[in-house]
Amino acid sequence: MGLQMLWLVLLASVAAVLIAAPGLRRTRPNAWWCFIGYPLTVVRIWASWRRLTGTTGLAVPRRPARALLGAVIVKGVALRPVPPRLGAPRLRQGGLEVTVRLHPGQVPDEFGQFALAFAHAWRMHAVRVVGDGRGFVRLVALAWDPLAAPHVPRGARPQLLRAVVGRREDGAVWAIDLHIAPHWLIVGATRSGKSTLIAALVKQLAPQPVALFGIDLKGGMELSLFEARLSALAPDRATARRLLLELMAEAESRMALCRSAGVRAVKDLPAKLRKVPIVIIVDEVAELFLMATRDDKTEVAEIATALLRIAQLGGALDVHLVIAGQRVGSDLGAGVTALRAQLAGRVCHRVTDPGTAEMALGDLSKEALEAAQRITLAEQGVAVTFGDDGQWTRARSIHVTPEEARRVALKHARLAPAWPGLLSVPTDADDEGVYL
Ligand SMILES: Nc1ncnc2c1ncn2[C@@H]1O[C@H](COP(=O)(O)OP(=O)(O)OP(=O)(O)O)[C@@H](O)[C@H]1O
Repeated sequence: MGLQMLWLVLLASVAAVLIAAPGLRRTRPNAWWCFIGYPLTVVRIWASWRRLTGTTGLAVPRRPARALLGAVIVKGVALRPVPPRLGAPRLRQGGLEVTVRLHPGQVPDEFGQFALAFAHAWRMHAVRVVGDGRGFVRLVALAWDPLAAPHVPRGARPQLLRAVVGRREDGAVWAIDLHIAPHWLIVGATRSGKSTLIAALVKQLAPQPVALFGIDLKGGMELSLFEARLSALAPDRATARRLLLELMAEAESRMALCRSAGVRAVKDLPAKLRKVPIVIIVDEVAELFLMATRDDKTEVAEIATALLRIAQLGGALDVHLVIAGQRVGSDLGAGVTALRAQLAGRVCHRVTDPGTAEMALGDLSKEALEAAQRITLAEQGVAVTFGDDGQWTRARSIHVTPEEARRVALKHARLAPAWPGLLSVPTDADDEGVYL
């Protein structure tokens, strides 16, 4: 009787879990994955491994395909080929990973071509093959599309000049790290998600001791959301020219300071001489380079020189550029191509003009360029970018609304260092916020 009761309770629990599972998956996907999805997938992986590696040819026969039988050579397909040894699947947020030991003669690429077969067999959204140790591959399986609704993980420790702006396709966070790539180029057609990405970037930089400058030649429409946190905002080309010349002078004075202190970078200066990092955000770069009259030509030349000089000097001097535009082609002039070469960080959203995608990714990876050209109209915020490992990946920024951007900027307005130049200076900057 006791045993029967136990069976009944067990069956009732299994039935309850099966009934509740779809609802739990919708409302609490992480909990569903931990308690239901992950154990089921582990069973599926173990149950399917032998067959899966057999049909894909990844299992290798222990015996050679020919053998000597008396005086006769016998050829054939060995029975029961041995699958590569599978480690224990480890739980990750929204997925799992498992290490596989390669048979002698196997390389990670052989597994890479069957990533889709693994994903189907295990009912996963995607499986990625990472060959990060000699003799092993790591299979990283994702339970759902991490780009569907990316968010910044709670409790992530903030680091100076590093902004977690979204998620990558492999489930890892997408970070714009100005220490690793000091300058960034962000391109994309209209409504592709550039401003949202900039908003995510500013949201992360706003609480940091960083001076933010905006150049927004759409009349300040986009960057004015953050005006409270900006040390200066240039809404037209004449003001942008003045600001860039001042910031170029600042970069040059930092260079002189480093030289006199005998160091190679601002970060190596003694604490009392150290300078606040500067991030200059340019929205719609094409407007800076357009020429209609002869006077424009001089202004454009000065702007192009200042941007290039800042880009060349800036990394070690903690003066960073984040340049965004819908159309960034070589037709804008030689200055743009020279500038592109200095912008190591690249982000390419959906583009309508092949020249712009080519400008952003063409010099780095043909596959990345093709992936960017496949981004559809519906995939707002999705972009192709490069990780710290130099590999390209698809990624999507978090969705920061204009109201949220304005709120964050106001909250951290006192951190905007006063800019002593010609441009608008936030009125409520107090001593605590002045770093320059
Ligand atoms: N990461 C995202 N997640 C969800 N929706 C997004 C995301 N990024 C952008 N969008 C949607 O796409 C719309 C357009 O985005 P955004 O204004 O950033 O594009 P844009 O490239 O800056 O356009 P424009 O060049 O015309 O200013 C936004 O209003 C938002 O609804």
